[in-house]
Amino acid sequence: MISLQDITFRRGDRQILNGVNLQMNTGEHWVILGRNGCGKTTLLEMMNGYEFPTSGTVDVLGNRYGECDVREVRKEIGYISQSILEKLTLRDPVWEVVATGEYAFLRFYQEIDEAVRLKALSFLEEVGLLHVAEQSLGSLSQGERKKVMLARALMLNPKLLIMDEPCAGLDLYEREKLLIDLGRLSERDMMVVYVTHHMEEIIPLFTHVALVQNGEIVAAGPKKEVLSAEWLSTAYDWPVEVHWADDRPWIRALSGGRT
Ligand SMILES: Nc1ncnc2c1ncn2[C@@H]1O[C@H](COP(=O)(O)OP(=O)(O)OP(=O)(O)O)[C@@H](O)[C@H]1O
Repeated sequence: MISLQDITFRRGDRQILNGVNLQMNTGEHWVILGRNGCGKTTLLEMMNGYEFPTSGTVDVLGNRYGECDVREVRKEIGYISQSILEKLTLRDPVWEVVATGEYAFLRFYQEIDEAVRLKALSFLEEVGLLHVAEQSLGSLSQGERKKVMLARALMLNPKLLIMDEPCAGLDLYEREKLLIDLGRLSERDMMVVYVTHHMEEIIPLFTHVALVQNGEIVAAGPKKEVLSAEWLSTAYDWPVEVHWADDRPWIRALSGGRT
């Protein structure tokens, strides 16, 4: 489904990614973890075809970037990120924001098909937001806006859903509500790739984890193998303990880390 082979990526003098190999297969859902600036978002942008590697190959959904029409591949990819949320228009009604997902537009400048409107409403119902369909996006809470992004991303029934810190800035209640919706994605024929800084967001949906450190993959594989105290302490440069509860990892940072 996604294969990154020998990826390097330079920006000016800086080596952002270095020798990245990552194979994500059908039936797996991945979380990418690592310290600030280690290259997680850059990896997501590569999977979306928004960035191209300096060397190496990127294959997504059977297409090799550089040898295919990336815009066509993107129709099969849902992307949820703060940068996309910021591009949406806050005064637009919520249902219309969701409906734009059908065409991968950011805004409508023409009449919207009734069938598309009904589809948008059904996705809003799925995420429990039908009651705010006519309100403006700007009137919603941060958590509700993230759910609108999810409904919008699902409009095209993507084969791949990429999420960059969707729970950032959410309180515990909003986070858990969003995670419940994300958990339901297991019923869909879709791969999820998810970046976060908070390991308790690794709900049972997720099967695999990749740990990134300074632009390199230090560990990648089934989550129970990768989310060990040893690997996490290495990737975060801080001693930690991992406790599993409700099939989710909970991390305790130990005193005595580097300052
Ligand atoms: N437009 C840019 N120009 C130059 N350097 C950049 C640019 N965008 C990102 N970088 C650098 O690339 C490195 C990787 O950035 P990236 O956003 O992929 O990290 P990240 O792991 O997602 O970080 P965070 O967890 O803080 O979001 C960082 O050191 C960052 O400073």
